[in-house]
Amino acid sequence: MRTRNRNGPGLSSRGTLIVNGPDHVKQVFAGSPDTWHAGECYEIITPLVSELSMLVQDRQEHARSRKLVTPAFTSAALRSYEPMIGTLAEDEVRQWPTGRTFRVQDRMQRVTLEIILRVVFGVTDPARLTRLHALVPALTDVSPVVLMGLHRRSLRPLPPWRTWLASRREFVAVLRAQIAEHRQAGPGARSDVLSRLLKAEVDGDRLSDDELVGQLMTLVMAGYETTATAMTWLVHDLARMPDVQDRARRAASEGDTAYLDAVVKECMRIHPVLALVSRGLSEEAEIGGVRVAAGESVAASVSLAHFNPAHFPEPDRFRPERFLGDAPPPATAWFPFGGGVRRCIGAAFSLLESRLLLRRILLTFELTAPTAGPERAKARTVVTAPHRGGRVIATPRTS
Ligand code: HEM
Repeated sequence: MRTRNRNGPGLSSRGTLIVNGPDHVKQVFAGSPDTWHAGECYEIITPLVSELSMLVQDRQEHARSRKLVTPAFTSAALRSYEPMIGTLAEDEVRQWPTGRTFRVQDRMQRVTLEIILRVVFGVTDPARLTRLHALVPALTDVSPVVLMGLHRRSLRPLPPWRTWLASRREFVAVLRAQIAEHRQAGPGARSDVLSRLLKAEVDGDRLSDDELVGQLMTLVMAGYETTATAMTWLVHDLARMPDVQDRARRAASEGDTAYLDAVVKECMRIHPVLALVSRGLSEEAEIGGVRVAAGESVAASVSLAHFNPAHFPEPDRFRPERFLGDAPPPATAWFPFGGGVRRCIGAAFSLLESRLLLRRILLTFELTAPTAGPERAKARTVVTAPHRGGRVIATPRTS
């Protein structure tokens, strides 16, 4: 890999230019969606989300999907989901083991999946929930080799692929049944993301059932492990920082949501769960004096930008105060959710569930770490997670 300096671009041997300086990041996020394509960078996960998913689409197809899905993620929509997310957070935290070491990642995976199944898909049937809790991880916990093999027809009759494809067929059938039941219940019968997607209409255009299936698959694949991992890092970090934990607990009991949000954001700065945000170029471009050919890609490095001392003095220190006040870090310095027209559509949803979970955890437990040192970061499917599952000890609060 050829690099220039910490804030300058570098060109990898695979034809991906990695950038992290604010001007270059801005160029990536402001690039025309006609030539700077996010969808083609996710092509490998098409079997997980379907080719009708907004994640893998580009150009007009993406713009259309995005318009039709956005109404389900407005502030008003989020307010309507908040009570249900709050209840699910409470139910989860009540079940945490106490007084012994446990892996936070396992608990967070469970609750973030439960939130998507109930609040996004609107599933209430207990048998369907149980089945989906088995099916979704069976589809997502897949090695890159199996994922790549799914693109080759000749491999599909063989065991790992045949089993995976059978799970996928079942998952799609469950989603179709869920959509049919929602349609039958009629508009206004429920307050969940799927109900809003069914109602969404732009100039007479609506999502078909196939498209609904694709967008629902996308929301679960993009939304559950990412948030679970961000929350795992947060609990892991707080267990090792009693002062920050006490300050955050005070915020939780005083209803100071701004401070809790700042704690979540600061943890996402230090531990971004996705390290790179990529765009594939369909036309040649120049960025920071480097020419990138059509067919190559540019990736904004979240990890590098988040440690730039120009925006984050003493970048290794956990300081939520960076996100309070009148001058929060610019969108070209802090971008765990990407940026521009492709910025994560579930960012506010994720921040809301994180805040509600954090509040409930802090009010219920004192967190301590079983070992002095932090866990190192390790790749876990597409995310970067604590290598031992973020182990902590939760002790019920007495006061
Ligand atoms: C900590 C949690 C999360 C992180 C770190 C995260 C991060 C990201 C990133 C980096 C992108 C690509 C943005 C770009 O290319 O500029 C993205 C896209 C996306 N995310 Fe998230 N995400 C999270 C949670 C969620 C949740 C909860 C949902 C849905 C419920 C969601 C749904 C999506 C979708 C649908 C896209 C594709 C958007 C598009 O292509 O227009 N994400 N996310």
